[in-house]
Amino acid sequence: MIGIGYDVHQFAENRPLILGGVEIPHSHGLSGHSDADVLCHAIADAVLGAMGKPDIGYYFPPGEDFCKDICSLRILEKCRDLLAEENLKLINIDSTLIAEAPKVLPHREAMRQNIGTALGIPPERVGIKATTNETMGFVGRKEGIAAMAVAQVD
Ligand SMILES: Nc1ccn([C@@H]2O[C@H](COP(=O)(O)O)[C@@H](O)[C@H]2O)c(=O)n1
Ligand SMILES: C[C@@]1(CO)OP(=O)(O)OP(=O)(O)OC[C@H]1O
Repeated sequence: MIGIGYDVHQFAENRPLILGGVEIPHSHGLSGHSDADVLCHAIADAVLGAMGKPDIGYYFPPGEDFCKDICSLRILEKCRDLLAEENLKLINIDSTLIAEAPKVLPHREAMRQNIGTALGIPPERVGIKATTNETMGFVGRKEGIAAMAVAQVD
């Protein structure tokens, strides 16, 4: 079974930029009720989708106190628990970050490590790619970052 996930968060001042559980030095972070880790959110929805489960907001409702500033790696750990409950195996995930800035590829290995550990799969099975939006649209105007992901579950 496969699943797809997509998420977007807006840039904000005075917020850390957390992607794949890695704090990346940048002038702006992302706004959100959680730590706004757009990559982990897209991956969580892909894994949940592959399991035929409801989306991230079902398990981590926006606005709930327990979700305030939550580290989104905890969300991936919840996905790992759900996989175990259903006796399902996560084969791999692949993802793309769409961001005009900053460059994220220098942080790829650290992100793969964090995400793999949280999901219980080797980092080699965590695909992370990045692209700019060639200055077009909200990403191109540096208003935010988008992420998309797919997951395969057996
Ligand atoms: N936020 C980003 C965007 C891109 N990269 C890397 O740069 C390459 C070229 O991106 P283009 O959008 O100009 O094609 C891309 O393949 C990534 O390796 C990045 O690290 N961070
Ligand atoms: C995890 C949650 C919890 O509020 O994070 P948010 O920062 O609100 O991010 P979003 O991707 O808009 O929705 C997912 C939410 O469930």
